[in-house]
Amino acid sequence: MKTIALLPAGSVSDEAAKQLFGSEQVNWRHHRLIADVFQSTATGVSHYSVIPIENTIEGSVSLHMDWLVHEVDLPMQAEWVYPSIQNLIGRRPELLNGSGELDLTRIRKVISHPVAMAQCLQFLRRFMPQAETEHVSSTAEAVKIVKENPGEGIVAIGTRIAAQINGLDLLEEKITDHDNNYTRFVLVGHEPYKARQSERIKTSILITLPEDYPGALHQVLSAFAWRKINLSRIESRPTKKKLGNYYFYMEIEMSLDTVLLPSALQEVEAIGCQVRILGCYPSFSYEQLL
Ligand SMILES: O=C(O)C(=O)Cc1ccccc1
Repeated sequence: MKTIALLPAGSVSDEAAKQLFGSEQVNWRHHRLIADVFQSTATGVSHYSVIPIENTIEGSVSLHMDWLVHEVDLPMQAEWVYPSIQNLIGRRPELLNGSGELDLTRIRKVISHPVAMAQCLQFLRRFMPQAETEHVSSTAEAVKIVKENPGEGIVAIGTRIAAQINGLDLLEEKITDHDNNYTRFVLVGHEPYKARQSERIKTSILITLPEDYPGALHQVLSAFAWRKINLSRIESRPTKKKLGNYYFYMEIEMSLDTVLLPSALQEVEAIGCQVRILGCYPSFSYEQLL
């Protein structure tokens, strides 16, 4: 049986992971911190870690991308998309006005994971502008903190399941500012993921450009362009070695064993770029996993 490391029960990651693994029997290892989720597989305790890497509203989850690149060497083995629905969670009786109605202006503080909070900023500004906000390590952790601190005017943004697990009330449901709010998750680990097949195969790479080569990025892109290789994402992040030095994270809509791709990567290396393969993996849409 596979062991899967992920954020706590009731987190969005937990819901998303259950979507990917379906009825397969697996052993879940929940961790409060994403660092420990990564380390669990990096140290061989778990077979895979479940990592949220990109959100429709917030964009790249930089902290997690940086862990993938700088802290561990764990190949990406699958990616899938999950629609996160966020809810306002607390104790209803604490927030009632004299007429017995829910009064959101009584809320002193809202806590959640930064990605979940970013999805609800307009809602918060409109209905509880007085409340301060605080980021914690997961939505599930936020809901747990609310449970442990009654009478403090604290509410959390999190999943329905987290409200249930902690015996708290759903004060408002579906408070995300935009529809079509999806998060992309990756499964990282040393073993290929074979439980499901997808026709869509992607390859993720990191490219570091040579320092004194004008037009290097243009040349890199043209190595893909003239072969008609589709890049579905390109993002620059600091190398953390020197101010102004960046690497490029790219997602390619092609399997690494398609003849064209290795030759494109050789061309890129010939310019003097460093290329690191982060993984070649099946990509699943939400509908595919239903
Ligand atoms: O905090 C969680 O529940 C997570 O799994 C991280 C997260 C938060 C919001 C959207 C997607 C993932």
